[in-house]
Amino acid sequence: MPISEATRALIYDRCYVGGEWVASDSNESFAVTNPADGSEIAQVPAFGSAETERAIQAAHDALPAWRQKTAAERATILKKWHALVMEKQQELGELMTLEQGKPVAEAKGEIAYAASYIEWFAEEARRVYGETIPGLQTSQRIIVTREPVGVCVAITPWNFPAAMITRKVAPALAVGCTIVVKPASETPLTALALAALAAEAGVPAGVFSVVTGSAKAIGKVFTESELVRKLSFTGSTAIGSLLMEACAPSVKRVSLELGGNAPFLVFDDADIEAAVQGVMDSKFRNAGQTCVCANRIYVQKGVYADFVEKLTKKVEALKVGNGFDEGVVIGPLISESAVEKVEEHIADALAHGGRIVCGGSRHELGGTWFTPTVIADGTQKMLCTREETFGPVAPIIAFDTEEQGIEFANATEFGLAAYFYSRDLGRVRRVSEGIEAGMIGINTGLISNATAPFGGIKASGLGREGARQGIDEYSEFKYLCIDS
Ligand SMILES: NC(=O)C1=CN([C@@H]2O[C@H](COP(=O)(O)OP(=O)(O)OC[C@H]3O[C@@H](n4cnc5c(N)ncnc54)[C@H](OP(=O)(O)O)[C@@H]3O)[C@@H](O)[C@H]2O)C=CC1
Ligand SMILES: O=C(O)[C@H](O)CS(=O)(=O)O
Repeated sequence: MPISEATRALIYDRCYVGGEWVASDSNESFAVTNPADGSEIAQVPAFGSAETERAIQAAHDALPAWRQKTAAERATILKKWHALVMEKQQELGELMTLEQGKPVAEAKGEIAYAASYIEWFAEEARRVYGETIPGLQTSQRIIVTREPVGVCVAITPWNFPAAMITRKVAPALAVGCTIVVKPASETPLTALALAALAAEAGVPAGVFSVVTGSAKAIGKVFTESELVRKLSFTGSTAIGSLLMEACAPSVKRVSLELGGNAPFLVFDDADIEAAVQGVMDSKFRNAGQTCVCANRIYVQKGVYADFVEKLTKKVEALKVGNGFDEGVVIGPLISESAVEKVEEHIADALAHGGRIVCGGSRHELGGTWFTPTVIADGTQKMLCTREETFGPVAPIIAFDTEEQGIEFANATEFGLAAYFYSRDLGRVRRVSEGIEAGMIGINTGLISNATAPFGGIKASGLGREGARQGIDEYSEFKYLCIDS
């Protein structure tokens, strides 16, 4: 796929460590490929333990000077980074489409979303407030200050190659931490480009480094290094749990944004057209490869047939193709194994009473394209009610009463996002209080933004990203008891 020279200029085939672009010690590298056609975009270094140790050492060495800067100085640099990212929105969007597959328009949208975290935390940097508490004696004063956690590390997934980076790096830098990031091996180029723009914005050497290579080797150093005080991870629950366990011996702080299995309930008093649009917005974003997408759709019996008919019409109209082609909204899935998981979920759904209304198979384009699918007559026995599909499949299950809808929604180990449509105020109160999730969309399918605390409960993770809470993940309270 021909890309502009400006986009090509953002492709880095080295890791960014301590302010330098470096190869691996062995000079070994691995390919980053385009999911649309398997073509190689670039090679990036295959770092191991030694290189990773050096990146952490660089972060440790850079910490004193960075934390000594004033909040205003750090905010100024973050604002410059935000401006540079938005100036390169088109090029960064094209780079993301190349390595992740999502349509350029959607990729550019993610760049703006990613940049909004930088802007948000540039502002929050100047509002990391402490407090004073009345002392217990007249000569005593109690002061609570807030300090940066220290050297941080982050491991991020392939589905949002920009936003998952800035959602961690921006708050870390804002409060005075330094950070080393390992992006997913499928999509490292966006992270490397963001690091280059951060350097151009004035982020000093060692404050923000990006390493690529063996997840196991890098992860081992990240979790065992005594210099590292915090790990932030976004990805599957299985890996997040492993990393949390590995951090335990050195008592590191952890933030975990893990898997989801979002229920999407449509009650009989809902605006059906709006609910259909809400499913389209949530389910088919990034071809269903998001942790907050509607994974199972529950529709109250009285409106079930009408909802299935209306949703099917919109799903059949979705344009599938190469992310660089005009009007395409569904790009290729990230890998062959991702397609196989979708096929497994569809076969299981059919084996448990489901009926294909549209789609149901690989797209005629071949490769990892999958036809957007609606499954009706679903049941709670289906695998997709327990495991995230991570593909463009909308299974629809009928439910009877409000209580049954809440029961179905909560029948999962996960608790990241949930959605429901209702215009009855009492029902909105009861259902929003009854559903076990960290985030709930009420009459909307789109809930992700930098101003709100993003995160889950149960097996979906620990901590919050974005909002005021996002700073808390990278800061420590210090209690001063002064007697004079
Ligand atoms: N809650 C949230 O905000 C989000 C949750 N997710 C969840 O993540 C999953 C999809 O993303 P996916 O990338 O496949 O998830 P993975 O958990 O497989 O990978 C995520 C990251 O972890 C790294 N990794 C994998 N194994 C190890 C290991 N043993 N030690 C250290 N790092 C490791 C990967 O590196 P490498 O690429 O080199 O293998 C990648 O950078 C889904 O379950 C999705 O729901 C995804 C995004 C957001
Ligand atoms: O990786 C994901 O799925 C993201 O966290 C979802 S969002 O923040 O882009 O909505």
